[in-house]
Amino acid sequence: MSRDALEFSQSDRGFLEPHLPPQAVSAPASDLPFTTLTFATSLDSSLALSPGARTVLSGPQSKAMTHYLRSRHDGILIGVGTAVADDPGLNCRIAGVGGYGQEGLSGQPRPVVIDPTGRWEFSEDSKLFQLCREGRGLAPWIITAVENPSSQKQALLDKYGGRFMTSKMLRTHTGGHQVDWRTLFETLKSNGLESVMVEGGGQIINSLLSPQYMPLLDSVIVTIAPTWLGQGGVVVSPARRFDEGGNAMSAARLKNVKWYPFGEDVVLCGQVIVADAQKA
Ligand SMILES: NC(=O)C1=CN([C@@H]2O[C@H](COP(=O)(O)OP(=O)(O)OC[C@H]3O[C@@H](n4cnc5c(N)ncnc54)[C@H](O)[C@@H]3O)[C@@H](O)[C@H]2O)C=CC1
Ligand SMILES: Nc1nc(O)c(N)c(N[C@@H]2O[C@H](COP(=O)(O)O)[C@@H](O)[C@H]2O)n1
Repeated sequence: MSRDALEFSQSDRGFLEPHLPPQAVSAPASDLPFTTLTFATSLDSSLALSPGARTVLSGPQSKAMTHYLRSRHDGILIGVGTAVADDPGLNCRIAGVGGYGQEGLSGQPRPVVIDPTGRWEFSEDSKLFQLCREGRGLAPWIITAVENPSSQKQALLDKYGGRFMTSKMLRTHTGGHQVDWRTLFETLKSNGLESVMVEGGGQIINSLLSPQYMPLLDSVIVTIAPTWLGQGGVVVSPARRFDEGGNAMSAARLKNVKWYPFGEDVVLCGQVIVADAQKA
C-alpha cells in the first residue's frame, strides 16, 4: 500500500452518510449530478492566507474525511486560482481506494478545473500528472472558454486521458467570466459524473452561493479550523441579498444542520435553504 495512504474509520463514516450521494441508484432520474459544496475555513471565513498561498487548515482527521468525500464523488471541481496556487493532487488517498491498496483507479474522482482563459500552465511535473503516471489519480477535465487551447496542453491531456471541454461563459462587468453552472453540471452528468464535490476556491464558492445557483447544491460540508487567518485572506462571503423593501438579508443559510467535532476541528453538514422563487 502507498506510504501516504490515509485511514478513515467505519465509525467516522456513519455520520456523513445522510449528507453524501446515494450509493444505490434509487434516486429519481435528474439531469443534474448530486453536488456537494465542501471546503475548510478559518474562524474568520478564510480559505487561505492569500489567493496564491496553499494554506493548511484541516487537521489530520478532517483531512482524512475530505479524502473519504473524494472517494464518494465521481468528480472534484476547483477554480483555476486554486490549481495555480496549490498545484493540487485532487486524488483520494484513503486506504483501499484505487492506487492505495486496490488495483486500478476505482474510487478516484475526476478532477474538473474551471479555467476560462487557459491560465493554468500545467506540465508533466504538475502533481496531478505525476499521480496519473503513478496510477494514483485521474487526469483533469478543463472547462474553458478558449476555442483553440494550446496544442502542448492538449497533447498532455490526451496522453493521460484528460480533456478540454468548452463551455459558453458570460463576461461580467468586471471583465471576469461567469459559467452557467446549471448547464455545466448537466454536461458533467451527461459525461458520466453522477456526483460532484466542489472544493473551491473563494470565487467559485461565492459564485455558487448566489441565489440563482444555490438550488444546484444538494449538500454542504464545511470543516471549521480553530484559527483566525487575519485580513487579506481568500474569504467565503457571497453577495448580499435584499428583500422587496430594499432591506439587507443574509446571503444564504443552512437547514438540517449537524455539527461533528473532529479532532480540533468541527465539521458542519447541512443543506442550503432555497426560497420558492429560487426553485424555478
Ligand atoms: N481551504 C480550502 O478548503 C480551500 C482553499 N482554497 C484556496 O483558495 C485560493 C484560491 O481561491 P481563489 O483565488 O478565489 O480562486 P478560485 O479557485 O476560485 O479560481 C478563481 C478563478 O476561477 C474562475 N472562476 C471562478 N468562478 C467562476 C465562474 N463563476 N465562472 C467562470 N469562471 C470562474 C476564474 O478564472 C477565476 O479567476 C487558494 O489559495 C487555495 O489554496 C481552495 C480550495 C479549497
Ligand atoms: N479540506 C481541506 N483542508 C485544507 O486545509 C485545505 N487547504 C484544502 N484545500 C483543498 O485541497 C486541495 C489540495 O488537495 P491535495 O492534498 O493536493 O490533493 C487544494 O487545492 C484545495 O482544493 N482542503
